[in-house]
Amino acid sequence: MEQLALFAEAGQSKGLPVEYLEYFPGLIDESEGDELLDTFIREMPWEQKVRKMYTKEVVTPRLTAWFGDPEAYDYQSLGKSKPHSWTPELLRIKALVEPLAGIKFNCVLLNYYRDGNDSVAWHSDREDILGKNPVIASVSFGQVRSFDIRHKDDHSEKYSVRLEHGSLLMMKSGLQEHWEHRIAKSVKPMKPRINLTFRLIK
Ligand SMILES: O=C(O)CCC(=O)C(=O)O
Ligand SMILES: [Fe+2]
Repeated sequence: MEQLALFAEAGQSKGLPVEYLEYFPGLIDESEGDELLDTFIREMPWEQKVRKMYTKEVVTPRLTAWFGDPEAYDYQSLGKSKPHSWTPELLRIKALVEPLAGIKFNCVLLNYYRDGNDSVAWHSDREDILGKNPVIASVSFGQVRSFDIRHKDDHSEKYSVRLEHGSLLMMKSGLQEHWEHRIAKSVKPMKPRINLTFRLIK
């Protein structure tokens, strides 16, 4: 546990594998970011998902909401719920990240970390519907949290990026295949944070 805490506090790692990850601070300025954070907290249709793990029900330790074009796919056959329709705020952010990603996205998953108890465990975003090597654009608002990555074949190869208010983290092709990521829980008091991950369902 102690080692994990140290890792989370290590701050902005030098020598991030830039072929897989690119960080753009200040994509959105502070005052617009403050407004967006407020609007998202108040107006988004937040849900807390419950997953069945064997016989236990596990509550996801954060709130989520998902947006896209509700008519674009038969989401049920893709194993997904129907997304909510794009809002003007989400479309504006989508238009900012697309030129940097070099692709057009067609959905976005929102995560709301209410405090330091909210988190996302080690995982990679590898879903058939995203294709083999997805590019995912991740925009953050509110509390700075550490985004940790570790190599799947060697967990000692790890880095941490502090995702600042209004920043963009581009998760490039290959990251999901070779690396896992997480947002760890924190024992320090943490204010709300919202993260948007723009994705392309193929
Ligand atoms: O909150 C973040 O920065 C990461 C979220 C994430 O990994 C995901 O939604 O798959
Ligand atoms: Fe993820």
